[in-house]
Amino acid sequence: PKVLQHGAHRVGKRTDVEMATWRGYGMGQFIHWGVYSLFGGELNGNYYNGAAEWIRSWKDMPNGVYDSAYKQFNPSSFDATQWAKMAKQMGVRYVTFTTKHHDGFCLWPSKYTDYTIANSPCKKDIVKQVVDAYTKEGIDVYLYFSIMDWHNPDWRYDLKTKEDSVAFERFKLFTKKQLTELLQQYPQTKGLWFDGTWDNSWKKSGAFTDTLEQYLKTLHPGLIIGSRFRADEFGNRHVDATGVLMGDYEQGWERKIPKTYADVHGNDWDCVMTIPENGWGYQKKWLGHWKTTNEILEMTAQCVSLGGNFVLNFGPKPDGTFRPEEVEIAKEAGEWMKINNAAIYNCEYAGWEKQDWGYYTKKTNENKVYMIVFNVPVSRSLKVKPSKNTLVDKAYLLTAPGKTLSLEKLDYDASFIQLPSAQYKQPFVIVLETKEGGEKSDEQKAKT
Ligand SMILES: COc1ccc([C@H]2[C@H](O)[C@H](O)[C@H](C)N2C)cc1
Repeated sequence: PKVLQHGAHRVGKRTDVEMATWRGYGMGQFIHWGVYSLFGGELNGNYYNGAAEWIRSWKDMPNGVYDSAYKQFNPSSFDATQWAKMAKQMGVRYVTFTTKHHDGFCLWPSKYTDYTIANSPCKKDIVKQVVDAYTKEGIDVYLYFSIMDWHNPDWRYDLKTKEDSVAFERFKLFTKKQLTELLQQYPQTKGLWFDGTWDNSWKKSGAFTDTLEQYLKTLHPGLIIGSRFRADEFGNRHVDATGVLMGDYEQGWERKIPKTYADVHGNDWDCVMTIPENGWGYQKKWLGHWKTTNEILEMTAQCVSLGGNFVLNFGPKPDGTFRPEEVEIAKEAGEWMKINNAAIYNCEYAGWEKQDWGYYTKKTNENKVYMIVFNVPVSRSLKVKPSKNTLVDKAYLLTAPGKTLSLEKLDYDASFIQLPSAQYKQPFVIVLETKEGGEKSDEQKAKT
């Protein structure tokens, strides 16, 4: 069989320190901000019923109106340090920030187009201010970049004619130059979050995406790029023709979380999530259900318990401030993370049988398993069934390490942890100190 030339060049997880850091983040922030924020999903009193950052594509939006709107982009209250401090207080350890969304407007003064912040009333290098402020707070920065660029006349959805291909060659060079610019101007960047790569033009450029990814990683060693970037020479995205993930982590979990560990196929992954049901840029009206802090904490626990990270999106207003609901969620989530982050940071899939009370996470390189409890049973007895060859040595509330909880042995490999009678109004964490023992797992038996 032919060898795939432009498929994945690595099978399995990256094993370098940059990726180990990424793997341990636990919780991240996404920020979508740009010209679309000016509209907030609304025009002349009518509301666009799609994601607000897509409003340029609305049939009721005259192109001229959108494309001249950047002349009103003047965020008087923008303060990247305030953003970074809010993120720090929330407990996020990485942020992904939109440098250029599908509309093509650049939040940095790119040399390769006039459609940038430099030609708006704002004039500030927004990307630089965000990168510097978050890095100063100790939060790693990743840059979101949309390949699809509705403003660039050389963008093509498909390559049908010679003219299409000639234009798209110019577009690919433009893309390479902008990405080079971003990595050279903002070297603190740890990775690139690509979007807008689903069209045929990109799927027909598999060899180019391979060469470009290798170029970017040479330019910026350690750079982390997810599976939304590449296409192989057959137009496959995310997973190549031989079934191997192309990218440093699975980047497909958008507003959805894997049900079981099997669903992640042994890859690194993160889930990006909106607070409203959909919509990433600022929306004047949040349609439908808005997630509560407890829902967001449960999604975070769920992601970390399955070996991934949870990334929550914020859509700043045109003036550069956040809507009150977002500020409140960041504050409440941060209060919980301040007490319980041991169960989230640098944790991984524990491999224990899931129970109804909540989620297990396991501290990487430590004999500690955490129970993040969301559902206290009326019996107050929490069932625990360690993985094979693992015993629970001691159990205690993370917030009361001196008070060992009673473990009542059930059948051969399960126990009940009896909770003290109390009102449990918040999710809480129980620490299980583990040791080897009990029945040997099949592989352990094989070794002896
Ligand atoms: C075609 O359906 C889409 C395409 C792109 C998106 C974009 C959103 O605008 C946002 O940037 C999200 C991270 N991305 C996947 C969402 C749904």
